Parts: sequence; structure tokens; C-alpha cells
Amino acid sequence: MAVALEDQKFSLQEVLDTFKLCLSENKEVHLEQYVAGWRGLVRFMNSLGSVFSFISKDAVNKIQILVNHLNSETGAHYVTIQSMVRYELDNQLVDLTKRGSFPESGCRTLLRLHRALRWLELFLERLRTSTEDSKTSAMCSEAYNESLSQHHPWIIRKAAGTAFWALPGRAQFFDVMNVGVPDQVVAMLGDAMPLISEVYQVTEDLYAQNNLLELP
Ligand SMILES: CCCCCCCCCCCCC/C=C/[C@@H](O)[C@H](COP(=O)(O)O)NC(=O)CCCCCCCCCCCCCCC
Repeated sequence: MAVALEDQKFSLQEVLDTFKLCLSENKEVHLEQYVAGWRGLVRFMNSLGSVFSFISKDAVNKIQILVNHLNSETGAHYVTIQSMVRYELDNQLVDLTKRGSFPESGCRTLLRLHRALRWLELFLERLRTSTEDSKTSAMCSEAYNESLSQHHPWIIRKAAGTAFWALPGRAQFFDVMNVGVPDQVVAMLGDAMPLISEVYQVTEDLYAQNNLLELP
């Protein structure tokens, strides 16, 4: 009998596998799978409690913008991040220096998620190498301070910092990931990390080559 998606037990492994699927052999990043990966992460974050809802709202909002592009009549240009960048730049659909006519360009929207992916990379690496007495809130805020926070105004940094305190401890956090005993979590992260790093790096290089890393 088919089981409704909401009833299935959530495993972070599946989410991280989605990121694996988004990279094609010729290193193109497929937007549909990229967005699916983010959906899974947001689902995971929601299961941690409502203190994170202001974060997941923003992520959902950005995911939706990208999905709208994919479903629009120009959707064919949005199949990969590479084709999206080409299409939007060639057709002047991106605000390059200050916010203006294209607040929902795929390029600027994806850049926000891309920066958050760096946070994820740093956080997961800390989680992977952590010990029993490590604090998830400390790992999370260190990762945040080294990455995403540099793009956020004070008020968001403050709110994020407060939310981090509500993170469950390491043991419970591993439980919610639903991957198995801690050794299995560590092994899974060891497998998943290189793929996430690669998706991040391919996107970073593409954005750097096109001078898109500071899009307003
Ligand atoms: C598990 C703990 C979750 C901690 C999440 C850490 C990230 C903290 C981000 C705080 C963002 C606050 C919301 C507002 C953001 C916007 O201002 C800002 C700029 O947007 P704008 O240029 O359109 O104005 N937006 C952003 O930077 C995008 C943020 C996207 C955050 C997505 C976070 C998803 C986290 C998924 C958690 C999964 C954890 C899995 C670990 C095993």
C-alpha cells in the first residue's frame, strides 16, 4: 500500500541525497533538484520547532520564487543554474548594482540560498567532527558567523542568534536526523559532505565568473 508522503519517516539522508542528484555529469546544477533539496531541509528545520519559522518562511519564499520561474513560460531557461544565469543576464533580467525592477530574479534569489548552503556545509562539517559534549548551538552559530551572517543586518543576526539557543542538544539532534546511531550519522555526513561542497563550489565559481556574488 502506498504511504502518504507526510506519513513517511523523515530521514536527513534522503534530503542530502537530493543534492547529489542535482549535479549532472558535466557539472551543471539542476534547479528542480536543488530546490527539492532545500524543501527537505526546510521540512527538517520545521520539525525542530516554531522558533525557526521566521527562517523557514524566508527560505520557502525563495524556493517558491524559483519554482515559479521553473513553471513559467520561460521555464526551459531555468532547468540548470547555468542556463538561468545565461538567460537572465543576456536579457537584462537582473538588478546588478541596486535593487530595482527585478527583485525576484532567479540569480539574486538563488544567491541567498547559495550563501545559506555555505552555512550548511560549515555546520555539517562541525557536526561530523563533533564529540558527545559538543553544543549544537555553538556549532551552528560558529558556522553562521563564518558565512551567512556577513550578509545579514544586525537585527537578523540577533534574531538568528536567539533561535540557535533553541536547538536541541547533539544527541537529540542526531535522533531527529533519523539516520541511525551516531556512528552512522557521522558516516552519512562523511559521504554527503563532498557532494554538498561540490554543488556549492560549482555555483560559487559560476557566480564569480559572472560577477554575481554581490547581487543586491
Ligand atoms: C537547524 C538550524 C537552522 C539554522 C539556520 C541557520 C541560518 C540562519 C539564517 C537566518 C535567516 C533569517 C531570515 C531572513 C533572511 C533574509 O533577510 C535573508 C536575505 O534575503 P533578502 O536579500 O531577500 O532580504 N535571507 C537569507 O539569507 C536566506 C536564508 C535561508 C535560510 C535557510 C536555512 C535553512 C536551514 C536548513 C536547516 C537544515 C539543517 C540540517 C542540519 C543537519
